[in-house]
Amino acid sequence: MTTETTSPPSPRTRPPAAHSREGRAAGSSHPVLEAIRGGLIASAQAYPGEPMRDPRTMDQVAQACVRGGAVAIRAQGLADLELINQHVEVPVIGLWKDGHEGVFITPTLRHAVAVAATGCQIVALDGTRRERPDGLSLARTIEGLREAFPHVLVMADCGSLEDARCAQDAGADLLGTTLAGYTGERPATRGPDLELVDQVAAACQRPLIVEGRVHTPAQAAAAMEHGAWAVVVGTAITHPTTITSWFVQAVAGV
Ligand SMILES: CC(=O)N[C@H](C=O)[C@@H](O)[C@H](O)[C@H](O)COP(=O)(O)O
Repeated sequence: MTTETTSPPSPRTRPPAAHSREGRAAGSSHPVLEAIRGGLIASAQAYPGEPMRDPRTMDQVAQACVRGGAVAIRAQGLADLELINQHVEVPVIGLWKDGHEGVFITPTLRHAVAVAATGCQIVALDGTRRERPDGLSLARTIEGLREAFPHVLVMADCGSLEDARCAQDAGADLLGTTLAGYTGERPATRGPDLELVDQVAAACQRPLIVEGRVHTPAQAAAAMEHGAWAVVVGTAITHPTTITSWFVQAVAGV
């Protein structure tokens, strides 16, 4: 029998920030990796021109997600990250989207350093094999970020198995399926790209974050069964415009 409770789950303790003096441990023993293992990460992002595109709003959304049990928050933009890092006790995966085509997720070393400076424990960046706007390789970008912030972890947002392999070789700490279906190498599957999840889980040795089109709890559970270290859900938790449209279409279809 299940009992309902009105008290929210208690947030997990926030591990050391990227720029803290606490050391960067190897592999899965890293406290940040352990903190997110087996958990749900909520991505709180609003897009340019949208009503919720306000750092205070995204900060509130992030805090609400932590109350619901999110083990980490993924968020974008320096202003949002500054606020969220002040107010949540879980790790923050930070990124800076610049543009919306090609390489736009934390596209350069400059962007990555700025994201880390907001206090994020994990910096997410484009982890594809495409040329980066500053001409640096992914390996050099990760190296440069670590020169500035030795303890930051790097999540490589990948679009294919070959991206994931190369990102691992380049030094990424976590591999994400974030860009599967967005780079032309993989089809945009209806739910998460579980075939890619299987491939990366079998071929790579870094924690695999399943992200992208996880729209239902069942899909999140499937991602875990296929080998995810953690699952990121964005739209289905934090984007009311899209969620509303799903219901509108369902009602209209009756
Ligand atoms: C491709 C791209 O730009 N993805 C972005 C990455 O940060 C976000 O727009 C997504 O919302 C996020 O990946 C979560 O995915 P979903 O919203 O599908 O749960």
